[in-house]
Amino acid sequence: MIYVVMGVSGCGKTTLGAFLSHKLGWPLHEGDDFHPVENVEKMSRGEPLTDQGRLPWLLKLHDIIQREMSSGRNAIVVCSALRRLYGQVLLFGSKALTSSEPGSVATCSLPGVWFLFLYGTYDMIHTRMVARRGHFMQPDLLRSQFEVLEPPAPEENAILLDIRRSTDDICREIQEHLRQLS
Ligand SMILES: Nc1ncnc2c1ncn2[C@@H]1O[C@H](COP(=O)(O)OP(=O)(O)O)[C@@H](O)[C@H]1O
Ligand SMILES: O=C(O)[C@H](O)[C@@H](O)[C@H](O)[C@H](O)COP(=O)(O)O
Repeated sequence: MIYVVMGVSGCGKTTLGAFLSHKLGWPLHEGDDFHPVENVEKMSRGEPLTDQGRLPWLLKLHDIIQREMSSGRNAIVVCSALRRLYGQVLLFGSKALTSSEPGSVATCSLPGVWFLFLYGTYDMIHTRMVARRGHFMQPDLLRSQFEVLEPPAPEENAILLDIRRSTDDICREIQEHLRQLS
């Protein structure tokens, strides 16, 4: 089983990913650690990434998911996966790019991979980003993150999680999800 923790910058992906990894004893792959240096520099300057800039990063994370799945391991992957297409690249790699018509992304899910979508309002997330220290991501970029975001629907193997709840509470819901699957 792979859980992909997703949502806009500042929604709590890293926090929940680390917490879940500790609770479940599953390895954590933090998306921020796999950005090419140019991407980090760009975001630090307050410039949003483009599809082109995100693609190599998403393909790296796809390789990790593939590797974990083929070795039969459980894992947690943290990745904003803002657009439907990005989620498809995480699941299917470059095949997702050739199989979709521009502007219309057919979504397919992959058994064993679940998206944990953290959602909340712009104001709540912006406040948390401003309070967060030592992170390269500029709070001003949050507007563009919301513009790009395509929230997943539950039928896309997504669990929708309200970030007004505590991390502990959100984690309990995921553990309940795991229990129901087994
Ligand atoms: N459930 C929560 N309740 C309150 N604050 C939270 C919660 N989850 C995360 N935070 C705080 O919000 C900020 C952004 O969280 P972070 O995990 O860095 O988000 P992301 O990885 O999505 O950018 C951090 O300062 C973190 O401590
Ligand atoms: O534009 C994107 O696709 C995302 O912003 C992605 O690049 C990631 O979310 C950043 O690394 C910011 O880091 P946080 O999400 O941890 O704030």
